[in-house]
Amino acid sequence: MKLGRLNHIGIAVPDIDAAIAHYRDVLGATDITEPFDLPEQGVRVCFVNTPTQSGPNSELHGTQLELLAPLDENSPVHGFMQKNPAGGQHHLCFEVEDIAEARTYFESLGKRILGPTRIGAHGTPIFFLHPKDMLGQLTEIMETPKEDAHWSN
Ligand SMILES: CC[C@@H](C(=O)O)C(=O)SCCNC(=O)CCNC(=O)[C@H](O)C(C)(C)COP(=O)(O)OP(=O)(O)OC[C@H]1O[C@@H](n2cnc3c(N)ncnc32)[C@H](O)[C@@H]1OP(=O)(O)O
Ligand SMILES: [Co+2]
Repeated sequence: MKLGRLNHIGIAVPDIDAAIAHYRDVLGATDITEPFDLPEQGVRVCFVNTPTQSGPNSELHGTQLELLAPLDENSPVHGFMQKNPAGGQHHLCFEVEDIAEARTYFESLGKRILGPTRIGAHGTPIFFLHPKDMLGQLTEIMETPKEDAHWSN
């Protein structure tokens, strides 16, 4: 398996509108999407896009921050918020070329996979790896959107 781009950093927040105001007014973010509910993932979500930088020999893609608020007590973010009421860094999401191959690879290493592969907020398949098997870091694995697949060339 080949590690792809860092697609996003998930940040759990207690109030998504207050978090948007913070990123806009305190940190100066200029590209923040409208929040929307993802009931099948148990979260309300929006994205803070950091700028893309172009240079003479490379193009560096800005990483997204994914702001997450639990929709209810059944949300996978609910327990985290109980322990971290002010919110905090929740997960890292890395891209892979082939989600099925990646799942088989992590299974072969004995890593615990949390639930089925499903479609994530970016419209491609995702799965999660247990933080206790990943140096304490909840890790999301996401198949690269086909239009972005040039990172692997
Ligand atoms: C927006 C959609 C999508 C996308 O497309 O990007 C998303 O990102 S959705 C994001 C939300 N979804 C998920 O997180 C799904 C996977 N997560 C889970 O299944 C659970 O959250 C969990 C990781 C199993 C944790 O469940 P929980 O019930 O809260 O806690 P446990 O008691 O089972 O926790 C065990 C252990 O792990 C520690 N922990 C929990 N969460 C994290 C975390 N985010 N980062 C690091 N460590 C975490 C927890 O503290 C426990 O440790 P101990 O206290 O030492 O036992
Ligand atoms: Co995510």
